[in-house]
Order: sequence, then C-alpha cells, then structure tokens
Amino acid sequence: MERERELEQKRVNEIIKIINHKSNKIFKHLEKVGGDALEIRQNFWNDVTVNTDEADDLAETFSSIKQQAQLLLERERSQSQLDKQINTLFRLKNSPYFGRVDFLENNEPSTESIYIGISSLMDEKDENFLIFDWRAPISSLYYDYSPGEAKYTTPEGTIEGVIELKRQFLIRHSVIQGMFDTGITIGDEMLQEVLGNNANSQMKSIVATIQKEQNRIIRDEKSKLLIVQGVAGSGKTSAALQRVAYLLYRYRGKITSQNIMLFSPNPLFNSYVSTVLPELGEENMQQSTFLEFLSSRVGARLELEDSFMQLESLLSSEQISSYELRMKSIKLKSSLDYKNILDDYIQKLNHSGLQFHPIVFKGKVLLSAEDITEKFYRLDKQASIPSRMEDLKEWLLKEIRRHKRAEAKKDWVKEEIQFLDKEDYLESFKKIQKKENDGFQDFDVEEKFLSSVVVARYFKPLIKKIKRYQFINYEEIYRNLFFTLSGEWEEVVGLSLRQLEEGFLTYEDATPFVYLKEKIEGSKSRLSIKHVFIDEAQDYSPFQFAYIRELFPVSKITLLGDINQGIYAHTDDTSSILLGEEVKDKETITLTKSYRSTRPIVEFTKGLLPNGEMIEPFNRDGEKPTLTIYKKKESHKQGLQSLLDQLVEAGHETIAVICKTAKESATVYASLKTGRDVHLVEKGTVSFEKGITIIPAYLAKGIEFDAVIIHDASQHTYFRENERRLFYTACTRAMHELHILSLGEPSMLLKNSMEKLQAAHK
Ligand SMILES: Nc1ncnc2c1ncn2[C@@H]1O[C@H](COP(=O)(O)OP(=O)(O)OP(=O)(O)O)[C@@H](O)[C@H]1O
Repeated sequence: MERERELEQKRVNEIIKIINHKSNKIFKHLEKVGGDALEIRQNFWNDVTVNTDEADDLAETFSSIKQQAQLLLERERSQSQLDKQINTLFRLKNSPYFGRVDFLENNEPSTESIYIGISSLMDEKDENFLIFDWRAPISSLYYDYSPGEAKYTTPEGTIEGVIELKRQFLIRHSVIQGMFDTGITIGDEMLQEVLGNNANSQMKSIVATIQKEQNRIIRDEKSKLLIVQGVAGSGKTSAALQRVAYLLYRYRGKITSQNIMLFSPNPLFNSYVSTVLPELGEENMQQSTFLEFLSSRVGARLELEDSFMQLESLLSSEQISSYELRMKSIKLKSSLDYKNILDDYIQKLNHSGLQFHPIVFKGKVLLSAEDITEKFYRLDKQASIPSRMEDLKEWLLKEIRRHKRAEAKKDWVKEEIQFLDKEDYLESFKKIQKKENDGFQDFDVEEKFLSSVVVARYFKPLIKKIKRYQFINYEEIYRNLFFTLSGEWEEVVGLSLRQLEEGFLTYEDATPFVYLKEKIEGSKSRLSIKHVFIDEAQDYSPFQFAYIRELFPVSKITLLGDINQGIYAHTDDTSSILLGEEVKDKETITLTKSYRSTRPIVEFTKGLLPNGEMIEPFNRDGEKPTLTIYKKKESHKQGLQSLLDQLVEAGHETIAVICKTAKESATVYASLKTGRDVHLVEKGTVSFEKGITIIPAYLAKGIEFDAVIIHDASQHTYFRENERRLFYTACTRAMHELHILSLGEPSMLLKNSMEKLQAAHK
C-alpha cells in the first residue's frame, strides 16, 4: 500500500502542475479581459457618437451606446466566468479528488481509472478527463456500488461493467492524508473520520461520502413530488443541498440558482446552510422561511402572530381549557377540510359578500362601501373575481381622478398654494414656461397648474392605496367566513372572532387569510421557479402545502422531513404531508440511518419514540448520555456551570444549552452571561457562533452541536405527551455528547429510555 500511496501522490503532484499551468493561463487571459473591460468603461462616452439633433442621429446614438454596453457586458461576463474557473482550480488544488473507481466496461479492452472530485478537470489538450465532476453520470458508480458488477445510466443509455477497485482519498493542501480501499459501498473509515470531527457553525458538504440512498435523492430527475422521510441526522438537509448542486449541473444553461427555491425553518438555518453550495462552486438558491413569505402578503392592518409566538404560547400555556380550544382551532385551520370550506365561501363571493372600505378624502366619503359593492356586482358575472377586481380598480381610479379635478377648484386648494415651497413654485414655473413656449405668463394658467400640484399631492396616497387593492376589506371578508361555521365549531368561531377583533391574525389563520386574499386579487404564479425544496416539511400543514403547490404550478417539489420531529400543534401522524396522500407522480425515499450522533446517543434518542426501532445508528463510539437529577435550584445552576467547564475543557467547539421555550432560554442566559461568553439565540437571530449557545428547542431545528445540554428535562417542564417530538428534536442535535439535567422528577417522556442513560442524583 505504501508503494501505491507514493504512486497516487505522484499523480496528485502531476495534477497540481497542470492546475498551476491552467491557472496561469487563465490569469493572463483575465488580465487582458479585465484590462479591456476597464478600457471600455473608461472610454465609454468617447467611443459613442452622441448626436441628438435629428431623429436619425438619435437612433444612431442609441445603437452606438447599445453596442458599447453590449461589448462591456460580454467582457464582464467572461471576466466573471474566468473568475469562477480560477476559484474552482483553487479549490481543486487543495483537494483535487476524493475517490477513484477502476471500471472495466463490458466489451472494452482495458480498465479505466476514474478520479472523482468537486469539479471536472481536463488534460492540457482538453481531450481526456483527469478528474470527473461528482455529478457526472459515471461518478454514480462510486456512490452506488462496491467492487464487482456495476452500471450507470447516461442520457444515451445504461453502461455496464465491473468495478475492479474502489479507493477513497483524504487530500488536504495537495497532500494525501489518508487513503482507503473499500469493500462496502462507501468505506466506514472515511465516514468515521468525517463524522468524528467537531461540529461547525456552518454546514459542510458531504460529496466525498454520499450514501447510496442519499444519492437516489440527489439524482432523482423524474418525480414531480419527491418525499424524503428521514430520521434525525440521516442527511436530509445535506442531500437536499447536494441535490440543488446536482440540478444546477445537470441542467446547466436551463436552470440557474434563481429557478430554485428552498423553504427553511428559521433565519438561523438559512445562514447555517449558506456555505455548502459556494463550497461546491455553485450559487445559493433562493431561500425564505414560510413565515417571511406569508408576512409579506398579510398586509399592515393586522398584526401577524409568527409561528414561534404560536409555539411559545402553547408551550407555556398552563390553562387546560384555553390550550385545548386553541389546539382545536389550529387543527381545523390546518386541514384540507378548512380549505374546502374556504373554497366554497370564495365561490359564493362571486355573487355576494365581498366587503370594501369606503374611499374617503379629507374626512369626506367620495365613494361609499355600498357604491363600490354595487359597482362590483354589476360587472360581468362570467368574469373571475380577480378580473372583475381589476376592472373595479380601474373604475375607482377614474372616479378618483374626476374627484381630483373637481377638488382642484375648491378654496382650500387656493389657500394651500400660498404654502407651497419656493422650490415647488420654481419647478411649476419652469413647467408652465415649457408648455407655453412663447413665455407668455397668464395668472390663471399658473394658478390652475399650482392647484393641480397641490391636489395631486393630497390624492397621491389614496391613489397608491387603490392601486394596491387596499380598498378591499379583507378583515371583514375573512371574519364573515366564521359566520358560515356552526355546530361543533361554535367555540372556535368565538375565539377566532375575538382574535380578529383585537386586530390579531394568528399563525393558523395566516395561510387561509393569504390564500383568500390571493383568490380575490389574483396571485402571481411563480412560473420561473422550477424546483421547490421544503426542509422540515413535517412542520407544514396540509393547507399550507396545498397553497404552496398552487403557488408554484410548474415546479417539481422535494419534501424533506421527519414525522418524529413535528413540533407544531398542527403536526400529526395521520395527515402529515410527508405521507403524500392525494398526490400523484410521487416517489418516497426513507432514510433510517442516523449519521449525526454517536451510537450511544442514537440508542437513547430512538428509545424516546414509540416507533423508534427502525432507526439505525451509524457505528461511532462515544459515552452514554447522562441524566443528572437535582433537588435544589442552586445545585442545578452549579451543575450546569461545572458541566460547561468540563465540555469546554474537553475541546468541544460548539456547545448548546437547549431549553424548551424562549422564556426559559432568556432566564438561563441571564444567569450565565456574567462570567462567561455565551450567546443567546432568539427567533430573529441570523447566525450562530462557536462557543456556548443558549437556544430554545424549536430554533435548534436542523442544526447540530458537538455537545448538547438539555437544561431542564423535568416533569414540571415537559409534562405533555405531545411535547415528545420537541424533546426528541432537542436531544438529536448532539453529535458527540448529550447531557440531560432535571430539576426535580424527570419527565415521563424519559420513562422508557432510562437504561440508556447514566443517571445520577445531586
Ligand atoms: N453521507 C454523509 N457523509 C458525511 N456526513 C454525513 C452524511 N450524511 C449525513 N452526514 C452528516 O450527518 C449530520 C446530519 O445531517 P443533516 O443535518 O443533513 O441531517 P438531517 O436529516 O437534515 O437532520 P435533522 O432532521 O435531524 O435536522 C451532518 O453533520 C452531516 O454532515
């Protein structure tokens, strides 16, 4: 093997030489293109002929400018492309490849060695591949097979043969640090090595060790809806990001990062994953939380409760009756049944029931709500609501302009003219002069003109509102929906009306409200989005998912989630969107192996779930998780302090103290912040740093830490059965160490997993 390693290092050295040579060539080229672009920019106006005297000349000038701009654009484009190539070569130089397969294709005389890296590299003559991109069809061999018979699919067909050797490399700074020949699909050694490392405040790419099942997710091209149900730490997010990179490669020229959209659970997660694609030489896709998406559409009249406030209010609710009522309301409003109710209601709005705000100017009603309603329902009944709404808007604008002209003659306007600024005067004066070429000054003309300036200024906000459809009284329309519900929903109706009365739109009402709004105003379908990814998909209600599907009608959708990590009140096993019911053309892939945590941690966390048997730990050693039960507050506090000291001492770089709520987190932060460098994560936090982080469980979604401390797993804190998933989510954030503290009796959620813990009383 030593001899082999020398030979491989020799090859690496040769590759590095080629990379250096190629880089130098590009640098020279870059200098030239950069110089050209600079020159074009500097001489831009010298090189265009500016002549505006005659129409013909103007056209010529215009085309001359256009030509110069085009030239500049082309140069700049090739400059950015060269920049990209340099970046890729730079990355390849550090680690040119991570895998090799020797493949003897059927009916071919000789075996070919295929080296696989994050990008492809051709030899000097551009004839042969020295490195294949990990996304090339042939690279599948590496991920899908062990030595022996194997095949891969290309656009031209399937190619079969035999893998004679499979080798993995760990190359850093152009030096082979490790080299393994593997029998099983992807060698455990390599994975052991990667997973044993410290967690980072940013996610890493997994290209070197993608597992077969994950590869299926990454390369799926057929499914309209791809559903990934994967246990905690099974690599769903990782697979999703590599899939984005794959799609960008596979459909280069057809799809760009702008055509891909990822819905993520919170702003912190956005930044956590943001380095993976650039590391692979690709741009990040569009990314948003569903909440951001909703709140930009709700409008300013109602105060929107965000998803975290909803959770926080339920998690800290101690009154059983109000908790249950709220839960009932959430369940209803998350369901497809509710969407059907809303659809029926919208159908009826075609004939009656739409509500409008009167158009008021300076306290005077110009058009009453009744006038507007009457006008609307007199419009063509065959037309859809949005198209009639558009006509109504035009009519309103016309009416308003009429009022504007009438208003201009009124006395108050004449008075206002006196208060116009000097600049306004001058401006108007110039305009009039331009109009009346001969420079003739007429007092009437001037006054008329100035009046129109004054009136226009007053009417502007009103016109803007009309253009934005703010004359539609959505609050009232949505409120009236509740009068169509009765019987078993009586209490929910009461609650909903009270909330709306207070000007408050709950999170469970937000999607139905925005959906209703779009059905009335019409929605802009996002046709440019070709792929939508929804991470933590278990947290979306059937209603929300149905809405997303309508918004992106031409898009393929990838859902990634874990039913066992559903933390919202509307999440339940029977209606989870991960079951993919009601949907055709779907493919479901299940991941059961957990890579994040050590075996003892996974053995413990799987025991927290009623259906945890299928979870398979990746075989990585570690200590059993601990449970320490404290009798007194003070010793709990001290216990936490000394545990933190211990973990820092052990060299863990990211340590999280996970609490149940934001409230609990704030208290812990307050008690820890003096004397220690700690960071508190709140719902708006956009990034987290290495060190000690205090975080509510629901914000730790999707993220991982070297060591996790559950701040208080007592029965007093986790007392509801439906908090099991939240607790499971919190515990599964740990990579290497998990410590559970409990002030008083431990939660019944731990009952079945006690023997997997090292317990102590203090
Ligand atoms: N094939 C792999 N090679 C190397 N590391 C992997 C692989 N698959 C997963 N991992 C690692 O396992 C950890 C968990 O991955 P990831 O966050 O993608 O899982 P997840 O299924 O989204 O987790 P969760 O649902 O718990 O948030 C990460 O550290 C990731 O790098």
